[in-house]
Amino acid sequence: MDRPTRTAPAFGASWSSLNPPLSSWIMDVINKNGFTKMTPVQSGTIPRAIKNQDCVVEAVTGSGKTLSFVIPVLERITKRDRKYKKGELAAVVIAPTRELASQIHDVFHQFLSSLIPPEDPNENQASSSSSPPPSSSNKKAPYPLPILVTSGTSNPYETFQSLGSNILIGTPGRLASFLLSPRGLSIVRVSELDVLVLDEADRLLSSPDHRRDIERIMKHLPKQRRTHLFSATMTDAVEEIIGLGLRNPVRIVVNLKEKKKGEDAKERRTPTALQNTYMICRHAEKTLQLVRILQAEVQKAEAAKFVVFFSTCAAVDYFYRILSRIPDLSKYHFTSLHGDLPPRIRETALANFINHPSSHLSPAILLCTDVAARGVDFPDIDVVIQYDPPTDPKSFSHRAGRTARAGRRGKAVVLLGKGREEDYIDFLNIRKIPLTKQAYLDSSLNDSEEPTSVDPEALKLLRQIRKSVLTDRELADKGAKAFVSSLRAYTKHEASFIFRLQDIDFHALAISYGLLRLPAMPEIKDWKKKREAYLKRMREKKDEGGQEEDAETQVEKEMNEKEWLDWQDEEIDWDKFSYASKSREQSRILNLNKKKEQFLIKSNEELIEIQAKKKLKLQMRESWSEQKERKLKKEERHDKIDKRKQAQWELAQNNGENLGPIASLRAIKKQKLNLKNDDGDEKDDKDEDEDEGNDQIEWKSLKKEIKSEKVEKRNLKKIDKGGMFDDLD
Ligand SMILES: Nc1ncnc2c1ncn2[C@@H]1O[C@H](COP(=O)(O)OP(=O)(O)OP(=O)(O)O)[C@@H](O)[C@H]1O
Repeated sequence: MDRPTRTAPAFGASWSSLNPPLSSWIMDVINKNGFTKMTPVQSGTIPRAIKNQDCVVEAVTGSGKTLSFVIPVLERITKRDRKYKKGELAAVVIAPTRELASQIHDVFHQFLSSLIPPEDPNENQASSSSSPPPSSSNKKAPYPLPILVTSGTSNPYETFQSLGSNILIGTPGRLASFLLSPRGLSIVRVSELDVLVLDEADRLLSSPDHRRDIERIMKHLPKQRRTHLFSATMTDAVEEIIGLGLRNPVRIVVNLKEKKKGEDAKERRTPTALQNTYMICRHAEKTLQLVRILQAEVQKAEAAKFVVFFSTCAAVDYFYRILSRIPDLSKYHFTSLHGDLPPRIRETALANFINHPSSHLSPAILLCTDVAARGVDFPDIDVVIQYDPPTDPKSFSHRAGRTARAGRRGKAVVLLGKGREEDYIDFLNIRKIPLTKQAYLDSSLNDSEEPTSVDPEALKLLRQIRKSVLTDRELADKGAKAFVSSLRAYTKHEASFIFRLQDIDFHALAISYGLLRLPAMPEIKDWKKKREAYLKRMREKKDEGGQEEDAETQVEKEMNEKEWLDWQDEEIDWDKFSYASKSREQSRILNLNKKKEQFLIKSNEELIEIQAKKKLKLQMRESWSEQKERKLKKEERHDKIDKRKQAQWELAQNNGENLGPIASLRAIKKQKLNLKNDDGDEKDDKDEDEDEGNDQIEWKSLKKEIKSEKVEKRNLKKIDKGGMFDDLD
């Protein structure tokens, strides 16, 4: 692969073909960026969104969707007859992550700041904010800059007031609190709002928390507005769109067709400039292959920038520390990005990675979770590697789409475990995401056949990683946490018939993680027992004699297929294995001594009792599968109760009776609705239809509302436990 260049992107019409033409100050910024033509999604969306049409837009990653809504928003609000006053909201843009929101904010900022005249101490800027936006020939009056509201935004109300912003960009939770808190309600005027944009709409709507926040925001905003939804994977969310307050939306789908010699043209959901590949290897060889891909791409294709996706924050954190210590990767510059990092650090990490002057002599690698999967416009990414396939298959094309943007070429590789995981290739193909094979890389970084038994270099790498881990006990803790969290994520795969925990060889995976010992998990214990039983059966079969040789080969074959490797815990004295951090080590020693003292002063009977209690506790620990079964049964029970309650409620409705909190909540809602209508809130035919539909689904939404409040309360309690999974907001 050559270094990506801007090759033959599928560009649409020229900007000057737009009728009415864009404002000259907007064209100035477009020209400054060197965007000579519109992309197809831009030529399809901009003219419609500027007029009075709601748009639902689906186009592949990196096709220029951001400008497809930024330009219409700016055109509409700056060309309006009555100019927006300071602090009067004109447009709200919602995005699922703070990284994406911040990027959209930067684009708006770039346009609007182009209007700010150079510093002139004699000018009175305060009086100019409500003046009409200037043309490029008269850049005297700046139009208020947009404001970003996400986690980590400090003093948003003060910034909002001082800037006098008309455009608000943020993540759903923060925007909802910003707009709906008593202070927000008194400061931010929304009655004149013109446009609402949901970027990565399918992601926003598939998360119950985000959806709830968005619905709250939508209810607060005036109905007479334009609403636009954007995503690269919109089809999956079509049903979600219904009832969201869009008015006769126009659906804009930018299709890509790929035609191979002798075949009919096929539709695909990923950019044509993307070389989308998979690599099959054993779980024990995953890290080895990751290291080799990083080396091979630099060596063969002079690749300089990589993004590597893992399924959990803990895995990113661990591999960030481990990979940077592997001698073969000493010239690589690593950055980590995940939702457990504080907002400021996330911001700096992203900026550092983007601005890193990478070359094939000093390549830059971003290790991240799905926090960077959607929308983030990394410039010049050569290769995307998915160490773990995403738990949500919709994320796959978004992750791969961090490369091959705006017509540049790029490559993506997903690592798939030998065996059942290979079914993922067909699974994606059906979803119009075709993958081609990337061969296994041998020790000389050449393409080769997959080895018939585990690559011996995997064990060499295990020893190398262990050597690093032995320098600091904290690395061993992080490794165990990463391993456990990744296994838990594995059980959360939506394609659960492909990604099954029972197919994983824990020893093999532990080799890839460079663990010193296997963590104490009920799942691993069960697995070990089953493994022992299986081995025993195989040995017995072998001992039954007759065709001893055949039986032996059979055992070996099966062992090989199952990747059952000899695993040995690292032989170390765990009491003496220390933390590099002095304070941590001190407290560990303190705790250790305390435990030893307690142990010494206890009588024999007491010790026996303690051990018995411990044993009982261990026996009571459930595996995830048992927990899952219990949860399913509970859900079934709740469903039954719900159905009964719904039937009672419907009966009471018919009889005009009152029925507890749900019925009262419904009455309050109805009352609010009537009050609004009495205020002269005009409703068109479509709204009437929606109300009728809403009546039917009201039972469900009331129930959901009550449930989500309960869940929220429960989550608040859980928050301080520090989740291993990503907090995307
Ligand atoms: N008309 C254009 N000509 C050339 N480059 C463009 C044009 N419009 C946008 N770009 C560039 O293309 C890149 C991708 O744009 P953008 O981030 O809007 O893609 P997207 O479709 O939103 O992708 P994703 O689905 O991943 O969010 C950006 O770097 C942007 O500056």
